[in-house]
Amino acid sequence: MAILDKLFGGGDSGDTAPPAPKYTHVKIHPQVDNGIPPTAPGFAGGTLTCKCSSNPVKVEVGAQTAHNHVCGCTKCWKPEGAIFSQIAVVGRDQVKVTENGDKLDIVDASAAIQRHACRDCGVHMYGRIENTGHPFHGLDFVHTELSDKTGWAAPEFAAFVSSIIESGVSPDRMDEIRGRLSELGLTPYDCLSPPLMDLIATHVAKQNGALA
Ligand SMILES: N[C@@H](CCC(=O)N[C@@H](CSCO)C(=O)NCC(=O)O)C(=O)O
Ligand SMILES: [Zn+2]
Ligand SMILES: [Zn+2]
Repeated sequence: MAILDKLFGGGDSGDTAPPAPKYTHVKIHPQVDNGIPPTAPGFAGGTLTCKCSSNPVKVEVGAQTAHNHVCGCTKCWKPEGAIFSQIAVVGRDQVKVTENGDKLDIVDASAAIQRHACRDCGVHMYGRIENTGHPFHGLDFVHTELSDKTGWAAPEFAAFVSSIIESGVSPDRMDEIRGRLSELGLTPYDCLSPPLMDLIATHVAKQNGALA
């Protein structure tokens, strides 16, 4: 019996409950802290609205997003009090400013991702890559929490986790923060996820001739 237990896991058929989460007190982002809303099949986009109580900027996104993630970098817009942003990509041809676009300014024109932000409330409405040689050229970065619809693509991983220290988070908190991200199923990476890093490296290798 003991040897069988060792070989086959002691009769544990895999239906035991997962361990209780340990880090529920650690807040990441309002869209993930109380459970991640599921992606709706066939979801086809919606309208993003900035936080202004009058004359808000509106941006229509005409398709489901991809590669949604929480991002710890200092450049992505975060809602008040959050230590991560939540950000996804969508084809730039699917992004249209429909109202009050005159309130948009580019946060940093020298950044790879040019973030178009509302000058009154500070919310980033979309980030666009104008460099045609960039691996992600053609994709815009959007914060789908700015829409009141549910069904947007759920976040899949956590990017630039160590970068939260650059915004003032104590390095002593990193274990609990990475612990919470893992509990949520958002594997923490200190850059982008492996598939996205592979995509970037493949693009570079094709540009420099290392790959055909
Ligand atoms: N430690 C830096 C990292 C900033 C960074 O490289 N951010 C990434 C991810 S943003 C969305 O995932 C990036 O691609 N930035 C390009 C840009 O912002 O133009 C920091 O925290 O500032
Ligand atoms: Zn605004
Ligand atoms: Zn970021």
